[in-house]
Amino acid sequence: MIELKHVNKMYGQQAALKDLNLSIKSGQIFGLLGHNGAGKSTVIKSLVSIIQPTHGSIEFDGVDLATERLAIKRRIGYVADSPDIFLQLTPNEYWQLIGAAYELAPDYQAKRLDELVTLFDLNGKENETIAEFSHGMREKTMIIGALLSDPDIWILDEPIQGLDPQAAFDLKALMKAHAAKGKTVIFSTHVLDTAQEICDEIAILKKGELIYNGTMTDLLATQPTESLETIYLQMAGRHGNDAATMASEALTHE
Ligand SMILES: Nc1ncnc2c1ncn2[C@@H]1O[C@H](COP(=O)(O)OP(=O)(O)OP(=O)(O)O)[C@@H](O)[C@H]1O
Repeated sequence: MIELKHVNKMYGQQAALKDLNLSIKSGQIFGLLGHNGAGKSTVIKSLVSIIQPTHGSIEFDGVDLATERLAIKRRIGYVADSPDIFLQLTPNEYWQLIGAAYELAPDYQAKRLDELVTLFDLNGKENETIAEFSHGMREKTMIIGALLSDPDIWILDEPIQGLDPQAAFDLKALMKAHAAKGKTVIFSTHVLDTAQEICDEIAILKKGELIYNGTMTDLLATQPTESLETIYLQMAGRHGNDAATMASEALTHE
């Protein structure tokens, strides 16, 4: 269980997260939704310790992230929203760096890389320069790096969008399998079809505030004849101003 308690994040005078309270359970896929600038990446960067909340705390299984940062980071596989990583390296060099950071045994690392490189179809590309890769290939390189140590917590910032259909299908299958093992999968997305397809639970952010947190099933049950897009836009969209009412309706379906 990951818990965000009264998390605020200020960038200068700009409030990116406002008193965010969220519990993220293991064994399910948790989706973060929200318009551009809603605060999804800020939540994710806070979870992976790239940034720290201005106020509030984050706990992993009851352990305060601020006090056990390194131990918790070792449990996390993180894919950033921008795959502009170490452009002058080759994938192999990048993965070696990650393997060294996680102190992976060479045999284990080689076997795992073999599986992941084959799955994500980067065979033969391992020693080319990342700078010459397409966006999707860079993203695959980063996903392989994130999964290399077999972390129990996956935190993926918009991981699907840049992938080809096969890789997107495979990554979604991996996410489902990981959650089915009782592990944690958190990801952000703008693609509502993807969210509907794989999320067990979601949080919708709007201008740094949580406007819905609950299961996808409960959210859809609030308006059974409407699409997720319609429901989402009513809550988070330009004209959405009745979020509190809809969220409480959703909660009554629990
Ligand atoms: N480094 C930064 N410095 C200043 N403001 C920032 C910084 N990073 C994010 N912000 C602001 O914080 C708010 C939330 O940004 P964030 O990147 O978390 O949104 P997001 O939901 O991930 O958006 P997107 O869907 O566009 O990726 C935005 O108003 C953004 O302008």
